[in-house]
Amino acid sequence: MTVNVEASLTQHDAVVTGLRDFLDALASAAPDERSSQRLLHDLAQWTEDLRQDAVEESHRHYGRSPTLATAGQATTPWYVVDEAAPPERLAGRASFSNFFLGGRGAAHGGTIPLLFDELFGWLANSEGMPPSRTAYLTTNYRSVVRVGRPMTFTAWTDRVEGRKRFLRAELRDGDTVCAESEALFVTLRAGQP
Ligand SMILES: CCCCC/C=C\C/C=C\C/C=C\C/C=C\CCCC(=O)SCCNC(=O)CCNC(=O)[C@H](O)C(C)(C)COP(=O)(O)OP(=O)(O)OC[C@H]1O[C@@H](n2cnc3c(N)ncnc32)[C@H](O)[C@@H]1OP(=O)(O)O
Repeated sequence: MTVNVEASLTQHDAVVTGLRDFLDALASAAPDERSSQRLLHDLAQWTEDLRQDAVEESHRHYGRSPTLATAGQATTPWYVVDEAAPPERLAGRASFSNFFLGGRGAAHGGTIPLLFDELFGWLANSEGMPPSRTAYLTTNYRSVVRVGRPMTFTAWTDRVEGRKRFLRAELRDGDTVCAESEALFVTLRAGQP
């Protein structure tokens, strides 16, 4: 089995990359009874081990990697930022693997706003900015997002009105706009979770 691990990754980053590859392999396969049993056994053992290592939020590694695409979230569609000018604009590449399949070769509709929320999160919470949260996020599905296709995205700040930051994004397959999104992020007040 080849696991797509880059030399520069920490052990934890490598685990998350391995998990992403695992989920994709699982979603792409039809394991027989014996393989499923073996998998269940191994998973149960690891689940038990990891439960013993549970720590509170601020001490966790998962989803907090500064070096990995998607900040180390294995269940966010893969993306990488090629042009970063936060809080104004981000552009980059994305791809929806088989794990994100809805049906008939198309990515599950819920996974597309997940990608947009992630991109907006980076734009609205870039270094030096006060933390903000999504108040709303709308997605227009213009054309099917095919799993396995190399996609590109652009996300940008449309306007800022006090605590309100209006953001927009596009996801493209070549010249075709597959999805567009518009969101409002609101800066948190002191004491808001
Ligand atoms: C996650 C961020 C935490 C901080 C992270 C910090 C650093 C991290 C660094 C990098 C992170 C990188 C990536 C992160 C990846 C993803 C992040 C995704 C972010 C999320 O995925 S986060 C989860 C989903 N999100 C929620 O869980 C929000 C639940 N919700 C609330 O927490 C409140 O609802 C809140 C705070 C939104 C507002 O509440 P509030 O009481 O502070 O403010 P208020 O209601 O007064 O609204 C003020 C003005 O916004 C207008 N307004 C409000 N809501 C509106 C709506 N829906 N439509 C139209 N207008 C709206 C009002 O009309 C008013 O407008 P006006 O001033 O003009 O009257």
